[in-house]
Amino acid sequence: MTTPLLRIDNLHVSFRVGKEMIHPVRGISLQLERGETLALVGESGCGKTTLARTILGLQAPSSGSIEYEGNDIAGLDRFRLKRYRPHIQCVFQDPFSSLNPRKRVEQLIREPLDIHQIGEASSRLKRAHEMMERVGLPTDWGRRFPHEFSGGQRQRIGIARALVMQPDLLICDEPVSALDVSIQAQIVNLLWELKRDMGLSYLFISHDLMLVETFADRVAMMYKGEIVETGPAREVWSNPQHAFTRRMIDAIPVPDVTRPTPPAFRIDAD
Ligand SMILES: Nc1ncnc2c1ncn2[C@@H]1O[C@H](COP(=O)(O)OP(=O)(O)OP(=O)(O)O)[C@@H](O)[C@H]1O
Repeated sequence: MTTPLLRIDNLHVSFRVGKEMIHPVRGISLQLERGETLALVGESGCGKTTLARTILGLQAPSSGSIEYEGNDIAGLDRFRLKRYRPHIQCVFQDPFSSLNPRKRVEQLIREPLDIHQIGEASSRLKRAHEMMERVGLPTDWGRRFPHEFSGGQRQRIGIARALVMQPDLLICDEPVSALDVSIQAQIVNLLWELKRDMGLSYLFISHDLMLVETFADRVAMMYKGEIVETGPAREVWSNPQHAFTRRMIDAIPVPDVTRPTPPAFRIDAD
């Protein structure tokens, strides 16, 4: 049996808020195989981002394990995490706030290489330009600042920055929910192409079951800090087992094909 790329076992995360303890992640177990796209779907506040932050080492778990290629990385200090961290990168939800507005785009993309002191300055810049090309941005835009780009282009910058470290696992935390619907499709297509060409694995966090249905291999439904249902995306979609999944599917608007075309779009015969 091969070792999964990521294996999470009975993970708990708690925060103290004033005098209260809250428990956003309650005993989550899941695994992600190499080359797989696992969508983590749940409504706002169910603990998706907390789980992502814990995998990335930005949040300490209260208990449980997170194994990356069989090595437990849960709660490692920064020094020991450094060995694994380049392999796991993240694309954030908001391309407007996740990029430092004072840095030029090529600087932003090469920054992870600078931090980890990988290669010479010239080779880092070359790699940043390669990544820009890979995500569909002209390299001569590298001297521009983030505010000179549209939302979709900024998300491409975020993806290039995540890819520059040549990760195996990309955690995409609602990567398209801040974008217009037409741009969402472009970014999802780009992520799909990158996965195909670079052999990436994705943990794709979303509140939108319809978006992930075609993109993900498997779906894990998260509800109030727990995984309530996991399975191949189409199976979960066509035969939901949990009441929460059924509610999410029922909430998806269905186009009413019986409604007449609005007058403004109708072409009259005479
Ligand atoms: N650092 C923190 N301190 C205290 N509470 C937190 C912290 N981070 C998250 N929470 C709380 O934990 C719960 C889960 O939040 P989380 O952001 O993980 O949910 P989410 O499913 O990603 O939601 P969304 O889709 O809205 O981003 C929420 O009640 C949130 O207020």
